[in-house]
Amino acid sequence: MNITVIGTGYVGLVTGACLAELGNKVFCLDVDRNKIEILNSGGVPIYEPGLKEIIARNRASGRLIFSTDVAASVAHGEVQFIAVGTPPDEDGSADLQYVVAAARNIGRHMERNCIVVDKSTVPVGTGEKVKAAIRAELEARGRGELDAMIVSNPEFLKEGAAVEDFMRPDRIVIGVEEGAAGAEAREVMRELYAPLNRNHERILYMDVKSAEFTKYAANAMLATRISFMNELANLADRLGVDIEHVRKGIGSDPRIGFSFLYAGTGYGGSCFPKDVQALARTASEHGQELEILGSVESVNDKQKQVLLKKIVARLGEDLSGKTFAVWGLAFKPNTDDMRAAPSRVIVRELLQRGAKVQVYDPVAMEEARHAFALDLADLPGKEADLHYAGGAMEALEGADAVVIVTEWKSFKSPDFAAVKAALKEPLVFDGRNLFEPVTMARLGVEYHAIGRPSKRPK
Ligand SMILES: NC(=O)c1ccc[n+]([C@@H]2O[C@H](COP(=O)([O-])OP(=O)(O)OC[C@H]3O[C@@H](n4cnc5c(N)ncnc54)[C@H](O)[C@@H]3O)[C@@H](O)[C@H]2O)c1
Ligand SMILES: O=c1ccn([C@@H]2O[C@H](COP(=O)(O)OP(=O)(O)O[C@H]3O[C@H](CO)[C@@H](O)[C@H](O)[C@H]3O)[C@@H](O)[C@H]2O)c(=O)[nH]1
Repeated sequence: MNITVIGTGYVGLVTGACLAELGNKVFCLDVDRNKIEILNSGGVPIYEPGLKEIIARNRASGRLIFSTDVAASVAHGEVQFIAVGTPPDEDGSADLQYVVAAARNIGRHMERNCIVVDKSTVPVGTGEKVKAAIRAELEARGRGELDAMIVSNPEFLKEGAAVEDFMRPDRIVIGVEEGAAGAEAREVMRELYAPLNRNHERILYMDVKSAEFTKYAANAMLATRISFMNELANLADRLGVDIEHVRKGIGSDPRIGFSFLYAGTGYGGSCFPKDVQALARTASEHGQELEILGSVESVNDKQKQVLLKKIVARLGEDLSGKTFAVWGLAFKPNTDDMRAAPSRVIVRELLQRGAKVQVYDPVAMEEARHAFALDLADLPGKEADLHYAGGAMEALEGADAVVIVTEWKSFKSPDFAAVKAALKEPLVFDGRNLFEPVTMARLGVEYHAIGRPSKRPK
């Protein structure tokens, strides 16, 4: 099938590359010339395991092309995927300007009927706005006889596992319009996703609005689990209970399950924070408060401060003269994405309290430089106290403590003798519960984790 994907970010690039890998001819469009140049010279602007190889293979076979040519992109695809950003507006609602601009471009250039698939995360009712934007452009061109069939096909991939999630989805949600147009679009989508639907039925068909809502409901549910576990972990701290035992104890109930029960430093990334806000906004616009969701968000904001509170409780409010190593900067492992990463809150607060900070992340160092430059713009001189280390061990050199913010695999089995030798004191603040408190005590490491009793070495 000839497919156009509009937007080559995390979702668009993965969608385009994977659909090409499945045998389609894919035209990827972006307005960002720099991104398209990187892609056309063999680079990949984001870090995502396995993606580089798929892009290289499919570019070489001619099934995957990257361009900024809007007219050519519209001419190419019988199916046009919209995968542009929907960042939060000032009031928390999803900013649809990029989605509407993409829709207008389709209307401005289309010469035959096509299917327009919304893959971006968008509020209920956006399908109708996309249709209206396309119609307005068609009418303005005197081409009102043409039509775009609207499909909502929200994406559920996780960064760091995006290719795997796309190729082996738990489910594929397809929302179509009523009537013959919807039935036709449904058939095309069924055919397009058939290679991912072989072993058992994974496609869930529904109406457009229900599909749009499903995406927000999924993210809100997952964010709720995390905030709930974080609140329980904070109580566990007070009670001397180990949240890791509790996690296993409840996760083994199949009605609860083990996924997304890890307490930590709060959820970050480009999706949960903005989607929780946007759903809450949709609700209040319709005269209903989603009370649980308000708490999910405020619990998460506070959770980003939890490690810091533990540091202050142990070392005092004024951290001048102290040096901290920070392991892990990306909002989660296997990505270089720094959007809403808890590390940004923690590093800023440490610097504000007068500390020096030595940071290390296996892949997000470049993104981190951009993010911290923005975050520290209002704290003149503080960037000088931030050192970007060349490796995990280098970050520890001469530090008073190490703060673990992201659970990269490479941090999970360090040489503790070397860690102790590098640190001034063997002091670990672990925001991801990577180690067993009793083992740490045995190794002579003072260990502070989330919702686990702190053990001081004997
Ligand atoms: N990142 C994720 O893990 C993820 C997962 C599922 C769903 N989503 C949703 O998918 C959407 C895209 O997210 P993302 O993380 O890929 O965003 P992103 O910011 O990484 O990429 C969006 C891209 O769209 C481009 N763009 C903007 N306007 C355009 C236009 N008119 N024409 C062509 N290109 C245009 C931008 O230049 C950018 O490269 C969002 O709605 C997001 O909520 C994201
Ligand atoms: O038990 C857990 C699981 C996750 N997290 C945190 O939650 C955030 C989000 O993690 P994850 O969901 O793995 O990453 P995303 O790439 O943001 O993916 C989410 O957001 C995407 C965009 O909408 C959806 O497509 C995915 O299904 C959804 O999982 C990260 O900060 C994690 O550290 C926890 O604190 N505890």
